[in-house]
Amino acid sequence: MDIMLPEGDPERTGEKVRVQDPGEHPSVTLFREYLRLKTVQPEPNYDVAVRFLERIAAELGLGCQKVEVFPGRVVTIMTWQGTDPQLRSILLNSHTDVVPVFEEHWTHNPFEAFKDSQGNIYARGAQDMKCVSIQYIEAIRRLKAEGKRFPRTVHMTFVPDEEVGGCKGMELFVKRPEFQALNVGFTLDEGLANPTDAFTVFYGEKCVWWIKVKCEGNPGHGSQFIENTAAEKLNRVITSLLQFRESEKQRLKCDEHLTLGDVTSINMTMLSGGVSFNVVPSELSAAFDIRIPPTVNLQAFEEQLTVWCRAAGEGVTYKFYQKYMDQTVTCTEESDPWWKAFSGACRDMHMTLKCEIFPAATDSRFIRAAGHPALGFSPMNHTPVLLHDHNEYLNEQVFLRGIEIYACLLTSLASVPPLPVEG
Ligand SMILES: CSCC[C@H](NC(C)=O)C(=O)O
Ligand SMILES: [Zn+2]
Ligand SMILES: [Zn+2]
Repeated sequence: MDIMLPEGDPERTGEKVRVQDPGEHPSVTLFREYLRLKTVQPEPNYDVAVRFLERIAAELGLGCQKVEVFPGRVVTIMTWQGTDPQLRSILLNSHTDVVPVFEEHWTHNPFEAFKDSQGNIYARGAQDMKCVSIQYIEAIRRLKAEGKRFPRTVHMTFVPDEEVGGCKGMELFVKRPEFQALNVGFTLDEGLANPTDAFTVFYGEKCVWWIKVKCEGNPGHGSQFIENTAAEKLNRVITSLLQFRESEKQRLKCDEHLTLGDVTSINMTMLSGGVSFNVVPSELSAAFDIRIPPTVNLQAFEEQLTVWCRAAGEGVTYKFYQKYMDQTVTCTEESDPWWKAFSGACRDMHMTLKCEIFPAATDSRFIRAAGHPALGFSPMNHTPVLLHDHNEYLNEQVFLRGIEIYACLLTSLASVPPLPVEG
């Protein structure tokens, strides 16, 4: 249902304003409202998201704090105080930005949050990860309405710029005193959908390495057999890296116990150099996106890279554009109180969990590197993985079940008895 407000109306935001569809669950309506906010990279409208979140905090009677970690980059924190606020808190993190769209490939406007007859809600951010933000909020709304209180404080952080690497978002926030003051014990952040009945839980992430290999060689006329050209060297480098890529691909294919998170992936993503068809260039470069599992020895892997480059000839060097080195993983053993609380609640709900390493990079890496356990979990089973894809959608029933799941998880996590370190 759309109502166009007249020009000059104080409520007018320049966009259509929706009112509640009488048959729709209010949590779904709120989700769709959030999906319509254009927090899309590369120019996200963060102001509108912060105002939306402030409104919700006021509605729920939650403390709300804003931390500008970089000009124009605000982290919004909502806090539900526990009955024993000295205890370490539960942090529910989500990012507010979404990735760009190729609108011509979408069957519905990606910022309309169109719902079809089966209840599938189409929008950029439906899976990644505006669903999770609203599920956290709605779980807390429900628990509060039931009069629940828990010993541990629960914080929700809504951070900018995850989709562009988090360097003006979570990476800065974890270094701030306001983050220290949250006294984090355990964190939940984003995961991925799972098309089966199971839910995937990510207890660690692969390290991102972005390298550019530069090959220098002899220049000359394009009609000659010049010795030691940049192209011959680059060809050797590419062959070495892509052969390794193939062996890792086969290793993954041949072992059903392995997932993408367990093997090293390499992709050549950019090629550059050259000036003219008939000039043999003195320099050519190739860029590689490499993702390395936490079980791989990073020093040994870098040594292998240098061997490949040295073997390609003189004047072959590489430069890092991303070199993530922290390989911290979160404990998933029954002896761990946080895992016990998380997995125990899932067991009570008869959920099947699949524990994996996240194949890409999320803000969880900054939280783990800061010394706090974090699980990547988006409660979306029976759902194809559509993050960053065209026609990203989430079914409203799956979304609503996710709220129940978070309500149960929070009840368990925020009631974890004091740990030995908490006295
Ligand atoms: C190094 S920052 C890049 C972050 C991005 N995250 C996702 C989830 O796509 C990635 O893994 O490429
Ligand atoms: Zn995300
Ligand atoms: Zn994303």
